[in-house]
Order: sequence, then C-alpha cells, then structure tokens
Amino acid sequence: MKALTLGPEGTYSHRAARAVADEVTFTESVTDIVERVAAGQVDRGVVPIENSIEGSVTESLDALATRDVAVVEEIVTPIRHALLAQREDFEVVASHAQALAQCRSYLEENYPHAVREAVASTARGVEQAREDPAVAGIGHPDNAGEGLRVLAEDIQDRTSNATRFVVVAPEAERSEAGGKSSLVVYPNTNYPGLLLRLLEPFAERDIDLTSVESRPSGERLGDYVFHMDIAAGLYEERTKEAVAAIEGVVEEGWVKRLGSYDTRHVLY
Ligand SMILES: O=C(O)C(=O)C[C@]1(C(=O)O)C=C[C@@H](O)C=C1
Repeated sequence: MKALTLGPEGTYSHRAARAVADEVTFTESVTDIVERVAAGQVDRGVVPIENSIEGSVTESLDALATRDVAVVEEIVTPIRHALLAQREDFEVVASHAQALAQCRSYLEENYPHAVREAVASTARGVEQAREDPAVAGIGHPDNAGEGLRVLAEDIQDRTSNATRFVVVAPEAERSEAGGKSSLVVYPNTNYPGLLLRLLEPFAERDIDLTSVESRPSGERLGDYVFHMDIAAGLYEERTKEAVAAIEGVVEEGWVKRLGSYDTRHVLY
C-alpha cells in the first residue's frame, strides 16, 4: 500500500502514514493530498484533523467537505515537540502553524524576541534550521540528525499532546463497518433551533457525538458546514435512522457520509 502525506520526510504525518503504508510519498499541502486521492492517483492519503491543544486542522476539514473521498481509518498519535537549532542564539523559529501554536507559552517565556514563521510542515522548518544558523525548528527530536542540536524537549504547552489523523481513500472504498463514522452536513439554511434539530437524532438513539465542528460554507457570512463524528457505524440501524432524520432536516442542503472506520493508536 502506498500513501501520500505532508512532507518532507520527518513530519508527524509521515510517522502516522508509516503505520498504514510501506511506501510513503510527500507533498506540502493537505488539500493536494485529498485531491490526489480523489483523482485516483494514490491509494491512500494521511492528513491531520485535530490536535488536543490547538484544535482543528481547518484546511483538512475543508478539503474533506469539498472532495469525493472516503475516510477509512483514524490514527491517534502523541506529539512531543523538540526545539532544534545549530546554536542557542537563533532569531527565527520556523515550524507548522499548529506546532507553533502548541508551543506558544514555551516560546513566549523562553524566546520572547524570536520571530515565529509558519511554514508548510515541522520538517520543512527543521530543514530551514539545518541550512541557516539564525533559524530554529520545532519538530520530532529524531529530526536533529547531522548538524542540529536538540536545545529542549517536550516543549508543547501541555504534557499531554496528541493529534488525530485520518486515512483517506478513493470514494469507492467507503465502508459502513467500523466503530466510528464521519459525516459532513450542509443545511444551506438557518433558523432558531436548527443545530439542535441536527443533533437530536443522535441523542434520541443514544449515539455519542465525539466531535462537532462548524466551518464557514464560503457561500455567505454566517452560513456553515458541520463536521460531525459519531461513535457508531453507518451499518447500524440506529445510525441509518439518525442520518435519514438529518437528511429530512436539511432538504435544502446535503449530508455527506465520509465513511465508518476504526481507530489505531500509534506510538513512535
Ligand atoms: O508538520 C507536521 O509535522 C505535520 O505533520 C502537521 C501537523 C498538523 O497539521 O497538526 C501534525 C501534527 C502536529 O500537530 C503538528 C503539525
């Protein structure tokens, strides 16, 4: 199995992708990963979805809402960031925006004057640190390799830090089997109590909603797409009933079933 993920080599996405594929290739945009899976150019894509400190990876959510793909597995992995540089007196910290945000308090306390620069991935920031002594990267400590020192470890603002990734496959591989399911719901309307009506079908059937996130639809201000994850499979009668009820509520919009899947916890 081949998987495409966020690169270059050494990203946390790479670590997650190794758990599902024996051959991993890279690109520097999560939208590109989802697009290439949708186009049938790769078997699998692995994209970050949510971090326990910083929350949703919005580019991934938007890509899943707008491309025809399936989610076939979820990977949860701990994130332990290190500060990597050639020397102590760097001026710039380059990393993925999520990683910079996860280490915000550490950076403010220890390097208040360093300029923070968001780059495509943690590994890209580490590459810049390798080339430029004025730059430090934030990433997995194994990326230090030749020429970089690990100045500090476990610099994330909370000791418990984990990111949830999803494994994306072509739409034809969507499954109804699994302990979790992901849905995207676009009501294309708004009135008092609409969100309540979208959630009640789950509550009434004792289905646990594990995540709900709203994203702007892009159509007009105040118009949203809702990403909903539930702890139930699409094969289950109660889930079928709940989704049918939601489809009845959003007649002017749509419900997208990204699929059912199981969760794998990966340590590295
Ligand atoms: O830059 C990386 O290493 C990634 O794999 C991306 C990413 C993310 O988008 O959240 C993945 C895990 C960590 O939360 C930090 C960054």
